[in-house]
Amino acid sequence: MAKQEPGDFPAGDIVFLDRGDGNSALLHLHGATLISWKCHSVENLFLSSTSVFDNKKAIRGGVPIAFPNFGPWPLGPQHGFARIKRWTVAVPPTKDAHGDVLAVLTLEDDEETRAMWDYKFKLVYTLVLSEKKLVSTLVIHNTDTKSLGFTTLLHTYFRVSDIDKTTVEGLKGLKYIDKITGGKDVIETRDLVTVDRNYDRVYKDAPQIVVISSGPEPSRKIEVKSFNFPDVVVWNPWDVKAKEMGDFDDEGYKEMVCVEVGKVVTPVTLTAGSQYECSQTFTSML
Ligand SMILES: O=P(O)(O)OC[C@H]1O[C@H](O)[C@H](O)[C@@H](O)[C@@H]1O
Repeated sequence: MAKQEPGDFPAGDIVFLDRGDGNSALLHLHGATLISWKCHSVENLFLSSTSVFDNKKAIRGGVPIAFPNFGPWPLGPQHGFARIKRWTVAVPPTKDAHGDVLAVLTLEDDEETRAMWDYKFKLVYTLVLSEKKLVSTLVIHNTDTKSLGFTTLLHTYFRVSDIDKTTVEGLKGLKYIDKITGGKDVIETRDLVTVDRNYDRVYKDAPQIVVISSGPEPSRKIEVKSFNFPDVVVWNPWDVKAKEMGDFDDEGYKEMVCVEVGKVVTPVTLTAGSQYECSQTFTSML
């Protein structure tokens, strides 16, 4: 079983946002990785049952944060260090008058990050949970006296009932890079993108809204609305790659699709003292 309940972890390792009505979100401080988002008790995120929780390896599933680099990185680990650093709770889960819950986590440079990437920075990750909705906002502050450059992405693993019946809407007409086949940009011609093999595609200049619909029992239809994340990666390892990964369920590829909003094609340059805000909002449409 995937560990997606608060009781699966020491209390000091997690942040639990709970509306008390079946809408909840669970974050692990390792990487500030969101590992569960439930709407009316239905889990919407995929987490591998073989994910390792050793506070070292990246968590396999949920929403790992790629920063300051998406993809292979000559200066450090793939997808950067944010997903494997311990984040700090700046504001613990706090309920407002409507029952909505807010929490804020932060990550700042330290000796280890500066040894890889010699910049001072602060990341502020704010989650606001309401009924059938979760807003995740990442603000990247350059706290250094020099400019810095980065790419970033929220690597969301959506849980689906049946990958064969899953569609991603909103990508038609976009150019994408197919990282599996390489080569030139391809134009997406489908209204509804389906995944039937190892997919690793970077869609460029996507609209702000994409919708993931999964198969029945339970049916899910999740709208992802992004801000300042112009690119969308669609990834599924499929059978062979799933087996090759030690921390991925062999059959898990049938129950997930990664739809990852990011700023990855063109890096951001932040001058000293400036900041970049980006966000994704999940809304359950059912
Ligand atoms: O195994 P990870 O480092 O978590 O990366 C998992 C995947 O992340 C993204 O979707 C990339 O586009 C893929 O190329 C990569 O395989």
